Amino acid sequence: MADNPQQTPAPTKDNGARKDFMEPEDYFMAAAVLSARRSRDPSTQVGACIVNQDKKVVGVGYNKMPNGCEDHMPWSRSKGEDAAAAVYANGGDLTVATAAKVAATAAETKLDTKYIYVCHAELNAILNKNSADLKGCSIYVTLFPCNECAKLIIQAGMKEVIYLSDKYNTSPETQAAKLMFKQAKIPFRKFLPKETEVVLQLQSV
Ligand SMILES: Nc1nc(=O)n([C@H]2C[C@H](O)[C@@H](COP(=O)(O)O)O2)cc1CO
Repeated sequence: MADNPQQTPAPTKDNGARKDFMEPEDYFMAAAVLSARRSRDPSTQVGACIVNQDKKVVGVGYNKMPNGCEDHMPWSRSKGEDAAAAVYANGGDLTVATAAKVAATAAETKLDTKYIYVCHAELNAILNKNSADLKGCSIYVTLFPCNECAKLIIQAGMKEVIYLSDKYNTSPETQAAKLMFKQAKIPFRKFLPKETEVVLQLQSV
């Protein structure tokens, strides 16, 4: 019988290829998670991996201090909180209320905290890109982007955001980011991995 191009092709017979390979999306998020491991942030390590429409990785990044500033900038979340915690840890005689006041006052000293200096993972992934532009790319992030990174993602022409954690979902930064993504028609979705754990053996393969 002559070949009929309309006919549904018969299932390809098993060619012996490995079945337990990593799914592309698991790989992209794993690349973001691995990249996050490089961060020196003592509380939250964040990673980002940008993938183009051909499913090629074109940029990765993690949260870090600007080049040349690594050894000089504070990683504190709030100098006041840290100071107050230290007072308590050392059996200091400040009351909770006084300590909280100390914390609040010192927290205003933004120059003593990491937030004003740190470059977010998304910013670094964008700046690390090895392609001419990022139009139509997807960004895999371990933590939902803030408003500033959302602006970069939108302006770079990326087409979707895939995230692992949304732990700061009530913050104005995250809410503003979501508002902008919606307006710009950039969908965002929580990542559901096929593999929940990836073990890397670095001594032998
Ligand atoms: N999307 C993000 N990408 C990031 O790289 N970051 C960075 C900034 C800080 O270094 C850290 C958050 O610190 P903390 O508030 O959880 O102690 O993660 C934070 C966010 C959240 O908006």
